[in-house]
Amino acid sequence: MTKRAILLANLGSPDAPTTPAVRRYLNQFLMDPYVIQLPWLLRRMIVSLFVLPSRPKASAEAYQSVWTAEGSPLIALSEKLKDALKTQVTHPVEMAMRYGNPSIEQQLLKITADKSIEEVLYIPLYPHYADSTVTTSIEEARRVISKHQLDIKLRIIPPFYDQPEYIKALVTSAQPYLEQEYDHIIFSYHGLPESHITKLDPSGTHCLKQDNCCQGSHPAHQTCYRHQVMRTTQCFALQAGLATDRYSVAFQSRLGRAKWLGPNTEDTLRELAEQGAKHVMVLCPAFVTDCLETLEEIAIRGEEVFKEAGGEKLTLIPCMNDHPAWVNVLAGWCEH
Ligand SMILES: C=CC1=C(C)c2cc3[nH]c(cc4nc(cc5[nH]c(cc1n2)c(C)c5CCC(=O)O)C(CCC(=O)O)=C4C)c(C)c3C=C
Ligand SMILES: [Fe+2]
Ligand SMILES: [Fe+2]
Repeated sequence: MTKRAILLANLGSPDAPTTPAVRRYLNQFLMDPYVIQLPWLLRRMIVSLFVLPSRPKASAEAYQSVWTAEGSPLIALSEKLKDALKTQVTHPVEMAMRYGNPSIEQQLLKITADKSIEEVLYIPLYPHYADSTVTTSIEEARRVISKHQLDIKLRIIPPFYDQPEYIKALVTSAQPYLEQEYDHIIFSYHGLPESHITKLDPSGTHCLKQDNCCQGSHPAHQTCYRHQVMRTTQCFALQAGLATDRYSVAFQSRLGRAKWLGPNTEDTLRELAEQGAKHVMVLCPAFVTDCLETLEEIAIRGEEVFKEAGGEKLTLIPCMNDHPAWVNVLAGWCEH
């Protein structure tokens, strides 16, 4: 039997919630050509002139507001997920981050120090396809394998946005919240520049060319982040029995001046409050692990926006983190 190891991969955080550490992290992250998809010189100028002078300080303050005794929430919770998975599978399990530490390089070298390992099952922890998350994680693993001539087969778990077991785990982990009284649920997904989607459309004539392009089936949907988040929402709503007028989709974490997917989560929160919603719940299915974008952007800043506009209560439905239902799904993938 093939000797297998498991590598979970997520996005990554700065090493500390300080301005210099966040500057290093943002520089690595935003100089990735899969994230800011411009020629190197233009990317270097934008990052150096418009991002690095002011964003590290503001982001460091945001990180400080959610930092834990174990460090960044994203990393601490990913560690917990890895530890929980270890108890459910017979293979070695490691966890890596695309930016910062522990790096994909460090963890692949650690895994392959055991010369009996023949295959790495690589699980990018993103339900939906995006070059800025999935592709860059895969390319980084391939770069490391080629650089060190590692004698392993890389088997990759693709985006799992509509896999019934993933949807079931997501509904199960959200269930205690769905039983509360609420006015509306926002499915808030990390945003993307629209150009990242249209660029991947093989027909060149489908994606974002009309409002309902993401419904039904089309070859472009294999790499269409917007289609995939809509499908997750639809599958979740069906499984949880949500009425169509009790939920909507919005996109958070916009950066820069390009046109990003909409509607924007903050605008949606404001509008809901103005229409009289008192208790809004926010579920963030693009993240399987709570992080800055859920704990700070939604639970802190989003709540402020909602309350200022007349809302009373915003509840962040936690990500799946190390929920046993999610750990079981991962364990099932690991044993196949
Ligand atoms: C869930 C999938 C994600 C996609 C798609 C994504 C695209 C994307 N992100 C940025 C810029 C930033 N994102 C930041 C934080 C961040 N992003 C994701 C996930 C996705 N990003 C996560 C999980 C996190 C949290 C990291 C943590 O430490 O908790 C940040 C850093 C924080 C900040 O300064 O706001 C930036 C910047 C772009 C430009 C992009 C697509 C082009
Ligand atoms: Fe992001
Ligand atoms: Fe689409």
